[in-house]
Amino acid sequence: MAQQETDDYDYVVVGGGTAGSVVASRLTEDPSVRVAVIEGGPSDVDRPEVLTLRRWLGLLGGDLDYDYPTTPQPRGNSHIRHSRARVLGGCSSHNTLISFKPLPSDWDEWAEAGAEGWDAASMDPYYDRLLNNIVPVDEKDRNAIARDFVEAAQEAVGVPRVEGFNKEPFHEGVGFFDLAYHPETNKRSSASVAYLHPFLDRPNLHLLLETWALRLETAGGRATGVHVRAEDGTETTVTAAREVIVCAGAVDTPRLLMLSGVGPKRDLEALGIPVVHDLPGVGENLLDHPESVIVWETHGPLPDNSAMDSDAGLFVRRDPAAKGPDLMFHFYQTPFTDNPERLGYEKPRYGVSMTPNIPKPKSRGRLYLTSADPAVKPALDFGYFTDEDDYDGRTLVDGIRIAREIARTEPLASWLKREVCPGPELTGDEELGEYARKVAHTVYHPAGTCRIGAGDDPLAVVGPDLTVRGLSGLRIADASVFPTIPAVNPMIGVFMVGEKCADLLTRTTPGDDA
Ligand SMILES: Cc1cc2nc3c(=O)[nH]c(=O)nc-3n(C[C@H](O)[C@H](O)[C@H](O)COP(=O)(O)OP(=O)(O)OC[C@H]3O[C@@H](n4cnc5c(N)ncnc54)[C@H](O)[C@@H]3O)c2cc1C
Repeated sequence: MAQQETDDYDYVVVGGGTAGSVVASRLTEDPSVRVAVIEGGPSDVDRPEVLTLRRWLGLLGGDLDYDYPTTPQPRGNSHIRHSRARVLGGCSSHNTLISFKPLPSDWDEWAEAGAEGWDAASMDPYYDRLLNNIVPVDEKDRNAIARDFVEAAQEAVGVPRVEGFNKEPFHEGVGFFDLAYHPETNKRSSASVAYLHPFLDRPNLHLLLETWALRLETAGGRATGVHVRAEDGTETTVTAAREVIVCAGAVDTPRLLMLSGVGPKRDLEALGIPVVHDLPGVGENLLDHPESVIVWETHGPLPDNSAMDSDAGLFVRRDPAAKGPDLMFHFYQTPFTDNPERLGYEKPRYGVSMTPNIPKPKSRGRLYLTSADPAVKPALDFGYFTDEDDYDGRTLVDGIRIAREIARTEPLASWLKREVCPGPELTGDEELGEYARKVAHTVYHPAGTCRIGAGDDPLAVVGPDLTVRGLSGLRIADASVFPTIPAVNPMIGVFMVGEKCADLLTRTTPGDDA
């Protein structure tokens, strides 16, 4: 296999995904700074199946999806597959682009966890910098049944109607989401569309597509580059004169670190991976937002207009002492029975779903390697529903009950013919809990596996400046650095991590006295 050294770059960004696109775009604003982006997937330019938001579901499980399984989940659903996009823009190129600025309580929780400088007041300006077109679901995309869900939820739960969830912090409310899209064409305003497409002609921005980072190169405790394999099998070392920034996401960032010998010493030794730096927190603190599902058959077909078939949602605060919402729902204009079907439920021809979701789950998991072979997928043990007092499971049961109240309320009630799953005969806490956990799915929010923390936190992987502890020339910027998961959908938080990382890098650029 051919081996060669490439030109020197100032920065090498691993992963042209959500955060990586932001970092690369911002760094190359300075024409004297040379940046290489190592991206495992192809370009999304001129690919309507990627760029059209409403086609998102068609991408899951296909050739642009790394498709990670989970380990068996004794108290949950062992069949969950975690989609991770293999394309420029990363998961922002195949997700639903629901856009929530994390709530002030989410950022303040980070600061309390040791992420100094990541409190709400410090993070706010990064939201204002975002280049994405973030707009409420357009009037023409507001389906009649989703409108009636919003009205019924207001009435049944007594929460306010919200128009523009990002206008001000909220504890509860129902309404249409803000999305990062262009309503006139349904085109994504993904990380690649907003941060890379307008700048592809920058001579200092070098995208290495269909190129896989096999390991980080280090010398004397400093990251010097990235060893990569191109589509044709050629192996190369891409060197970084200043820094390597790993933006491979919450699954592939800890995976790459561990394959490079950076991680829990004992685990690495057991797999025969030479230890470069013992960092026990790599892969720990695996977080997600699990949700369950309740499905109704409708009397007939629904109107077809929509932005992406899950355009509205509800936030509830059951515990008045909670700092933010403690129960969330997506409303799907489709019968989402993939998981219930495994338990014997049928899929109605026409239907809708409500999906109770846990904004602040208490269960924690762990990601680890089972082999030193970089081709072997890592093990993802989310530990779903393993928290001691079953807070997570109980939250879903509360959610099913609230969803039923909404379904009984007009103007939604008259659309619905019958509850298909779990079915009206299931009413007890225990049986609802069992159902809710067994059909639980993910909304694909893995995070936390290389968390930010203070210097005395033994499981912190990066410090508040995103540098990897104990090594120099190496930072991480993606969903893996989240110390805790925001109560809302996390993508905008990831964009803001990218913006803050770029800011930290440019502020420390030699010769820049900002
Ligand atoms: C189906 C789906 C729907 C979602 N919906 C929403 C939503 O509506 N709203 C919301 O807030 N969040 C949503 N999310 C979550 C959100 O998209 C993610 O949290 C976020 O995009 C993660 O960004 P990231 O930068 O951490 O990783 P990614 O965007 O996944 O970027 C990682 C990039 O690194 C590349 N890569 C990985 N390993 C390597 C390697 N070794 N070598 C080279 N390249 C590599 C990948 O190809 C990818 O491009 C959804 C996620 C999915 C999958």
